[in-house]
Amino acid sequence: MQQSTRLSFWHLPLVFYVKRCRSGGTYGLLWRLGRTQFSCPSRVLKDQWITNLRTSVKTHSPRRPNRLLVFINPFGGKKKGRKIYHSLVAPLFELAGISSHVIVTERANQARDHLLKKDLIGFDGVVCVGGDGMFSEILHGLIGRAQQEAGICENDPSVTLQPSSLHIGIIPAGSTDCVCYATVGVIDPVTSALHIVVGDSQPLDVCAVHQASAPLRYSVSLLGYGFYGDVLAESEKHRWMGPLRYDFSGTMVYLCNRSYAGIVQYIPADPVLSSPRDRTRCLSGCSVCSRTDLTGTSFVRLVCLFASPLTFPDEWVSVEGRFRCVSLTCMSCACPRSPLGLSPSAHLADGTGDLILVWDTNPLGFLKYLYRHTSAQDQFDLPFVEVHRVKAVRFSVPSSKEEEDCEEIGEPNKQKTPDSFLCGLCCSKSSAVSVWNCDGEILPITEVFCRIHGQLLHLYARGIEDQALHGCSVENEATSYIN
Ligand SMILES: Nc1ncnc2c1ncn2[C@@H]1O[C@H](COP(=O)(O)OP(=O)(O)OP(=O)(O)O)[C@@H](O)[C@H]1O
Ligand SMILES: CCCCCCCCCCCCC/C=C/[C@@H](O)[C@H](CO)NC(=O)CCCCC
Ligand SMILES: [Ca+2]
Repeated sequence: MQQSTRLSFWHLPLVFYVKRCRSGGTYGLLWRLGRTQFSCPSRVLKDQWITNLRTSVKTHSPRRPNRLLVFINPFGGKKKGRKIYHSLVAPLFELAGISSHVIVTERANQARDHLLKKDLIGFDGVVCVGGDGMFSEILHGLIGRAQQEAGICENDPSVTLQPSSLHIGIIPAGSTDCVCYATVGVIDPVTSALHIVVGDSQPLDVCAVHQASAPLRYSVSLLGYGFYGDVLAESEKHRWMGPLRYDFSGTMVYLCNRSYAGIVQYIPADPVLSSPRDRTRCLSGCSVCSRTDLTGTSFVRLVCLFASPLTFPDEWVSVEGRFRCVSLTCMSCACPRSPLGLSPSAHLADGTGDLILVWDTNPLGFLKYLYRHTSAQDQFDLPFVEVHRVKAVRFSVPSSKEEEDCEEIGEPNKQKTPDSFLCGLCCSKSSAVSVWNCDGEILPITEVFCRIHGQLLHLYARGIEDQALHGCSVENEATSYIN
């Protein structure tokens, strides 16, 4: 950090650092700003200390940002984004000598459009103050920009996408804040701000979702069809409830007791490297993620990823039936609602995603599955649940079902609108197809082709810290702000 001009007691230099404190959960540590005042016998010695400390900070954290572009969504979560940034985050950036250009958004997609079109020279990173939806805007802007600059056609599922050179910092101010929780382990603006200040770096896998008749989308947390698609579609009607809208809509959709026909095809990842049921957790310094070979995709394998499953039947596994939900996630998807997440052993940066197939079952069975997300009980240890670690997924609906649905709504080939989802309770019609929930955004289509791109993004984070390794109040991360 930089030298202050506020205090001038040259013989009493003040050093700021990060101290860790236990959070309420099993994993994840809160970071707080600590300070220590030294007394120094001479100005010369004090100057030596400061020079040495600054050099060592620069050497050990070369990615500390100097200039950041900050986007605040004033309407995310409980609408406290502005307050959170100005009262908790801005003072820390100032103390660290980080200059920031702040944009409070006035419309959806403003941040995405800015990142796609405006001059970004001089910025080391982008800070997102909001929830998963706001983060999604920023990731679309930055990935799109990186492909534009590299002359890459991002719609082509066979190309290797270029990672963005800008890091993203997330200050949680949304409703679910899944990306923050799954990469830091706590929802705490001060902790996240300090990870930005020290210039932490956490790579992140990104799933590219290709659709035949709609633009390419990216997902890092949940790409879900069936239950999670319906919950999102229903929750959009109740945005005024704030974060509670998900609990309300979750209950309503559960009571509707829906299942959907689908064909799921996937390419399994190498089972020797890891498994979604190996009961490990991706924690800070994860050895599975650090072994990830991003260059090793062979030509044949790449061809298989975008060729029809019929062309390479050995690579693709295909299943068909009725599902309560089909979920694909590149990370655990841990969040306050589900502290271990949808797939507790998923890895943030191993180049794979976890595909969770929940086959149709009775209402009590499905409730058991959902309930297990809130505890440490294994949600995959149920006869109607399967999980696979995958590189690519295709989903389609048996053609008879799509036709049936179009007949029901009376307009040939028209996609379903979210309003027609609830059956029984709110409307009399049942729908043969659901929608996709792509990181909190509705994709009103059924057929998708998904490919996981390993480590396409970098966050100012370091993964979830293990409390057992760090203990409580370990005061060991010098942020080094010196007077
Ligand atoms: N000024 C704005 N007015 C309206 N919508 C906005 C504005 N700025 C951003 N948005 C949109 O609001 C949506 C939701 O925002 P955000 O993700 O911050 O909150 P949330 O939905 O409450 O939280 P979560 O995504 O964690 O559930 C985003 O998709 C974003 O595109
Ligand atoms: C009987 C108890 C039942 C409890 C059920 C708990 C199940 C919780 C699983 C939560 C998984 C969240 C995955 C993250 C998804 C985000 O990209 C997205 C945008 O923020 N949030 C939702 O779609 C919000 C999804 C909300 C679903 C309820
Ligand atoms: Ca992954």
